[in-house]
Amino acid sequence: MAGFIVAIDQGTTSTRAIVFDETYRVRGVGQQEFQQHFPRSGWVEHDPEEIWTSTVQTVRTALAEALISASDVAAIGITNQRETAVVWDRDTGKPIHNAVVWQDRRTAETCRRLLDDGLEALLIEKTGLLVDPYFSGTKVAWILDHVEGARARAEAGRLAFGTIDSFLLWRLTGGRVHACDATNAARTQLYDIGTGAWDDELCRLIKVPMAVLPEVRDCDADFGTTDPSLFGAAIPILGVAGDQHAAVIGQACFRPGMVKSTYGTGCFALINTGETRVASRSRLLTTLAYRLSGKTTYALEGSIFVAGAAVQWLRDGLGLVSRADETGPLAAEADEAQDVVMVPAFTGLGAPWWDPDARGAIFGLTRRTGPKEMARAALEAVCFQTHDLLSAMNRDWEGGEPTVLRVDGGMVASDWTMQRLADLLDAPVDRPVVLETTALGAAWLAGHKAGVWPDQEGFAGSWRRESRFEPAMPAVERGRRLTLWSDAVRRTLTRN
Ligand SMILES: Nc1ncnc2c1ncn2[C@@H]1O[C@H](COP(=O)(O)OP(=O)(O)O)[C@@H](O)[C@H]1O
Ligand SMILES: O=P(O)(O)OC[C@H](O)CO
Repeated sequence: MAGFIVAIDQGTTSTRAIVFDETYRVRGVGQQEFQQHFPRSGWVEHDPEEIWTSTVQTVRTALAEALISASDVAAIGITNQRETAVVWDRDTGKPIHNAVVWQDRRTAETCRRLLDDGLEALLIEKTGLLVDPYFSGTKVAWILDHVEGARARAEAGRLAFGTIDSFLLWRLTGGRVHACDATNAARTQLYDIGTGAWDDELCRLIKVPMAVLPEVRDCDADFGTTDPSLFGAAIPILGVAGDQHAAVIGQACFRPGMVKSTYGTGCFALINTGETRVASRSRLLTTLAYRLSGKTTYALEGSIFVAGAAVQWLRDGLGLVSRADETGPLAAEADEAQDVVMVPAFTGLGAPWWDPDARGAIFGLTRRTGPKEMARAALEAVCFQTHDLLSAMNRDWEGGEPTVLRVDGGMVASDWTMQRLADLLDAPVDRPVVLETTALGAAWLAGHKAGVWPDQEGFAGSWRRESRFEPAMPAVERGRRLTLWSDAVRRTLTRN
């Protein structure tokens, strides 16, 4: 029976493949972490071959765990870490450089030049994005300028660029499809979110030849079929969305004003603004929520570069814990009298500060500070940053204050963090039953297109809450902590 849907969730730290049945139940999971490369301060790279191998292996594992074969799968949906740029040779399919990851700051100087040339307003107007190394365009230009002969080969049409969705589509279809979806295109700074097309002026300014660009399709388009040699049968690929957009779908945030926040390596909060393209006054990004059957739904987004990455640093960098889930219980035992505040600007600060040169700082250390206070500071930093994002969103969005935040991603497994989040936001936080929301969103795109899953309304009706965290912190304490945080950020910024 071909009623199963496979979601491929290619994240920053791991690749997951999940088999869902017709009732959205998870029947099989494959997951593999892969290596993070930090060649210099502020640089982050991935090996695209490792991403590819982990994708094939996790799909095979998920199928085996679900006790099904490829011919039982109605469709695949792909979701991915966004902005990360890969350039490959169209003839060999081989990448010409490691993937330059979204967190990578190597193009900060290029961005400064774009700002000095007075191009910020034009770039915001067309793309909805601010000028920052976060986005793919300047990363692609960097690769073309630093790999010998690459620019000439790109101009001659011999190289292809893609965000991770695009690279996986190319490989999965055996080099037959060079495409991406509109949400991924919207994160390159080369794509006009008003016209819904690549923009030649942007490509000229950022120095990316249009010959390298993929074709842009709807999130629920036909993206071809997998090469039968990979999984034993050809499987249609019927859905693609950047991971944060897939999470908007998976959280069923289909109505304007609904907000979700995803806590993985970074944290990304998106509010659905419907057909209205809201221009931010608070340095948030205007982006697509999704594009379904030719119809664009917009969103405002706040992006934080370090969320779970701070937990990973406690584990792998400092060795304070051996597992991520030890941080919450540790934080719960921290000395309340110590005001230790961490600004985890390991790779600069994102929204609403946009300071690529800032680096992390810890304030309030004393001789009594230990692992407990450090764990609390790392987890609390994520909550403080979400507070800043949602405050900015409330200023920008005139459709009324969102009352509840829907959360997902690896970090929301931590009850302590979710309670502290509700406390600092002074608003309830809802954690859904299905925590694999991103994968579920990609699966819905594919499942609906394949005719196996219901429409938006039917799907939204199946969203279930697992827990609600209600705010409980006294207002005075909340205010005091928020002041400590804003003071710490002010002292960390390089652009005061
Ligand atoms: N119980 C936990 N408490 C705190 N952080 C956690 C917990 N479980 C996972 N994490 C963090 O969540 C992140 C993984 O989330 P995930 O959504 O898989 O991220 P990504 O898609 O970016 O790879 C890691 O950075 C990890 O440190
Ligand atoms: O891999 P995640 O879940 O941290 O998400 C990465 C984002 O898409 C980057 O913009």
